Amino acid sequence: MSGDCDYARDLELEYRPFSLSLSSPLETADGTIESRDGFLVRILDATPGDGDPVVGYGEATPLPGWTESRADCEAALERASDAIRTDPDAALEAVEGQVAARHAITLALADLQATRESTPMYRYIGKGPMVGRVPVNATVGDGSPTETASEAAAAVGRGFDCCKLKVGRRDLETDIERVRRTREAVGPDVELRVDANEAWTYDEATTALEAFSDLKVSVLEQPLPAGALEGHADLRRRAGDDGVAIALDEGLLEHGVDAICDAEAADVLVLKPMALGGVDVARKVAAWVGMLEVTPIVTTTIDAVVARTGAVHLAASIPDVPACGVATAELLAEDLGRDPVLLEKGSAVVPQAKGLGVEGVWQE
Ligand SMILES: O=C(O)CCC(=O)C1=CC=C[C@@H](O)[C@@H]1C(=O)O
Ligand SMILES: [Mg+2]
Repeated sequence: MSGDCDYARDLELEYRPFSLSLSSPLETADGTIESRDGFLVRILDATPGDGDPVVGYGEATPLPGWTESRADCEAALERASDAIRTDPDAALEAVEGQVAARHAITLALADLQATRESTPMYRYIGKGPMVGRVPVNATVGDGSPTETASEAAAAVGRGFDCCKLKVGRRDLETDIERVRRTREAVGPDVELRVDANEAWTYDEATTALEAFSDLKVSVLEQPLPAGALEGHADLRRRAGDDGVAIALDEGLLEHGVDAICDAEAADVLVLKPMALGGVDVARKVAAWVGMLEVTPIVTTTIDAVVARTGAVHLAASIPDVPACGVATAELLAEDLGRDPVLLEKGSAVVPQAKGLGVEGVWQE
């Protein structure tokens, strides 16, 4: 992202740690997420003769299994804070391979530059038209069939018309029962998606696929382990053109776009900017897979307000993006500052202020 900008400037990078609890732990087949521990980053541009300093915000929120460790992330940010004094490209080199740290730095640089250009971030990264809203899904963790159905119904009551249910933590019959009870509770018009986080064998996944097809599930995300490219391709063929769409999430990180498209292993790819190394990387992947007729969906890694808002801007830069998993603020008990993204009738209202539109997160 730095290549787009004139950065022969006087830049300073600072970072500080944060820890935010979830309002209740998010139970997935892959483990339980109880809190989000990361780093808030700011880059100040105080080039002499340029008026008031301009600031850009970034966030590095590592997630075990998805990104580098917290310690590696911190070490990378420290290297970047030294390197940026010489040149922003040197700062990017300093975080190479550390996806959460790279996410933070590229986001802060993009926020800075979009702010300088008085452009909302999504128009700065996508160069596209004005977008008012992006559709979003509610995220429903593991729970009993009754809990799952009532949580999904409550989300629909708050305006969501798409719910993604976490599965794969219980036995398959119970998961199918959870989806069946949820379908009964929310009615036929609400979109239901299911995310198994790699939990199933091929036989379990085919049984699930049949049941979910009857229950009008739209998307089955990562049913098999990430390595199982051929298995996912077989599931896609079984589901057929009008059946349940197969989405890869962990599989994208393991294989990359080309291998997935060559194997015809996915209808949908889940883009997590934090795990991919930045909004800029995710935006390139979205443009690329869109041309290959694979649908991109943006989700967060249950991030704080800075990264989450970046994900909303990314979604807004993707034409006709389907519902995205960026409505994850409600999973947090606390945040770094005011949320500039309002949720209204199943959509996120995209901030139209310059840059990210995030303010008040760096209290002195
Ligand atoms: O996509 C969503 O609705 C929210 C994000 C989400 O589900 C996830 C975030 C972080 C880790 C994972 O457990 C999970 C996912 O696999 O998509
Ligand atoms: Mg997933």
